[in-house]
Amino acid sequence: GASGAAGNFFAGRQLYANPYYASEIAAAIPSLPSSLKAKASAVAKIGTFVWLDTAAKVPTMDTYLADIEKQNAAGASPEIIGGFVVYDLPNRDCAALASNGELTVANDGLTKYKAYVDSIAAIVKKHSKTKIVLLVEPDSLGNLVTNLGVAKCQEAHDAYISGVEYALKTLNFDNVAMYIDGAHSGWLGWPANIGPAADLFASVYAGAGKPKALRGLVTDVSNYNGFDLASKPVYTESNPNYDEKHYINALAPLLEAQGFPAHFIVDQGRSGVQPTAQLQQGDWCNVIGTGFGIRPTTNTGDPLVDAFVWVKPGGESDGTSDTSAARYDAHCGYADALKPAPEAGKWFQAYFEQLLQNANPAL
Ligand SMILES: O=[N+]([O-])c1ccc(O[C@@H]2O[C@H](CO)[C@@H](O[C@@H]3O[C@H](CO)[C@@H](O[C@@H]4O[C@H](CO)[C@@H](O)[C@H](O)[C@H]4O)[C@H](O)[C@H]3O)[C@H](O)[C@H]2O)cc1
Ligand SMILES: [Mg+2]
Repeated sequence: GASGAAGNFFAGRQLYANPYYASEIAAAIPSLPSSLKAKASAVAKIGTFVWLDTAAKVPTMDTYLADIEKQNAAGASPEIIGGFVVYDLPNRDCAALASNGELTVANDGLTKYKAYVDSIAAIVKKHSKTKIVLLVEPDSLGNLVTNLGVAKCQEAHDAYISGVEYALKTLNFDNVAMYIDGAHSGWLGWPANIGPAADLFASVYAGAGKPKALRGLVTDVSNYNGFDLASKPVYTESNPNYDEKHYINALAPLLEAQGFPAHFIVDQGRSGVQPTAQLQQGDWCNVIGTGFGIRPTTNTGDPLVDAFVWVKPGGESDGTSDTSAARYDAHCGYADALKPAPEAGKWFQAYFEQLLQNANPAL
């Protein structure tokens, strides 16, 4: 199974370069300074994950998988695999405002969510010969560990658990490797949080029937943390798990002890500049001074870590800075948040230029 013998889908393969993201970049290039144009073209060729953040986007998965099959049949080498983010839980992003989604618990969201998952399963079944990596619900379980004091998270508790377990059971195919969201070192890595986090992850793994397609966890999605830092950033305060390597190596044994032999992948898409310019570890919105990070690779130097990946598409906003907007979250108004910023997911040209300029390794 993917958590054992099936192993690391990324080994000897390449992740599909998301055409949606490539089209956003193509549209951005004309207004870039000439010094950044070639760098932008290089980014468009890098494999990144496609975010299925509305039910209406699910059909694009069928198109992309057909394109992957066409390229593989034509002899693509290494073999191309698809990468998608399952991201449509009711009361999504419950502790923040910026990335709230189309479904709510109050409006029969769990039923609608299951239909969304079923539509993904139908497409996966249709493409049984193509290897597919699915990242399941960023910011969901993490919020159940630290934010049950937030009304929308409290209300979402059962739906998040049922929804994630349903997704894990329903998407448990031989050609799939799933990673559930493990938040990041600055969130669940805190000693007070890591134990409860391990308990929750292990309980969901068991609750979903220990699906063989569940390979482990993805960490640092839409965040900026380094993997293996030479020194401890000031903003990590007293957290001994001050980078993703520390977090993963502290979490893995706790999961193993509860019967969940997890492997990990780590988002490094916006982690090129370390330490970051974050004023506080919890600052997550459009952080200034960041750069594209380590290019996707399986050369991680850690047997627990299958790959470094780019999950959050660099250049898409984390949230609007318009204080009058319905989804305005104060984090996007902080001094370390680049402004003016468009709504979450919308193209943020100045941010894209920042990431290109500060990329490390250089583009
Ligand atoms: O030493 N002590 O005494 C002590 C006491 C208390 C401590 O408390 C810890 O402080 C941490 C740091 O603030 C908190 O971590 C933050 O939690 C936020 C959610 O609440 C996360 O926000 C999400 O970020 C996502 C992108 O990553 C966005 O996509 C998403 O929209 C957005 O909602 C931040 O990343 C994450 O850094 C912990 O919860 C908290 O338990 C810690 C130490
Ligand atoms: Mg977000």
